[in-house]
Amino acid sequence: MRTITWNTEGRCLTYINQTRLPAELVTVETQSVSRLADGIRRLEVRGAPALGVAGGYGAALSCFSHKNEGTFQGFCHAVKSDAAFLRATRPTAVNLGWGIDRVLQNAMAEDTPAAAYEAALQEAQVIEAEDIALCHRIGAYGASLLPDTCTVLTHCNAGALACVEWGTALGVIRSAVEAGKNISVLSCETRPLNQGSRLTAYELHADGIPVKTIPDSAAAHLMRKGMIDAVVVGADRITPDAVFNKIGTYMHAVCAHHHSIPFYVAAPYSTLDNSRNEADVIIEERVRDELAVCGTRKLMPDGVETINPAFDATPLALITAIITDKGIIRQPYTELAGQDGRNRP
Ligand SMILES: CSC[C@@H](O)[C@@H](O)C(=O)COP(=O)(O)O
Repeated sequence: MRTITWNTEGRCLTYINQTRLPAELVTVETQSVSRLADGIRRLEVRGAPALGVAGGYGAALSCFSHKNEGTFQGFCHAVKSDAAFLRATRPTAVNLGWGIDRVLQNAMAEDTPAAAYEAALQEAQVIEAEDIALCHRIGAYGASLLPDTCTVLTHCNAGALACVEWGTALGVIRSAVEAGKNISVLSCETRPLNQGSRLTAYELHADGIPVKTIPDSAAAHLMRKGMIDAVVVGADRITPDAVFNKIGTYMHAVCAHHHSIPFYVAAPYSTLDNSRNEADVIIEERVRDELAVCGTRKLMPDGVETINPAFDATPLALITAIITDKGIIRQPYTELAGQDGRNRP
């Protein structure tokens, strides 16, 4: 089952509602840009590559909803306004804006709203198909880096659920297993929203790949005990000086460096962004309730504020290699500065 895809019969977008996992596997079907924006904000659909696909389909849905409105100029104006609204839902993951821009560029090259919608939908479907292929390429490159028998630590969810299928970091693990390697995984729970314990553990367990969940704070202890051979994580944005990924990634990189454990980042080329440096990237801040409440239970006294960043930046000096769909990039990472900047206000 694909994490996110186009439902041709229903002429709507369909995606797995990840907030309901692992308790139940349910999908959301929508034709509405504002419903999709709400779903992205709530992390129903999440993970950088899946957000790229969602952005692409969001732009196509916008073209569809405005296709009977006035002039082509008016249509373009309305679609661009939807695009800005969608892009603002999650500022750190570069793929969301990348997917929106790529689809809009195709749509705006047409001269009628109907043709623009067709072009937009077609391009979004190409992005979806490409994502599947590139995850397998990342997997094959990354699998070659892992020893025949090893325990891999991963953080957050960079799996099939963060992409269309297969995954980036978990794609590396899946490809290594497929190649006959004996891999077991330690999945950090990834507080506060538990993408690791809810999603990574769910995916790997379903595939029969040995996985144990650990508290985020246990990683350093287990590295010191020699229980972790490599770390593989995904990325939300890679600038010429840093890798942005789920909060907690930086602390694992520091610990891995201290213990001489290889630290790999797996991500598509579309996550590379040389249009800005670390200091210019907005780190998404999540709401207090995500830390302070669990269901109906209070986890903090009223009146205490939180600092709840969703991502952190890991300097490239701490990263052994970046595994992309075009090959493996290593120190001194000069290719990152050369990548065409594709971003985005
Ligand atoms: C292949 S997904 C890479 C990243 O997007 C992933 O590691 C991550 O940090 C996701 O954060 P999320 O807040 O769940 O969207």
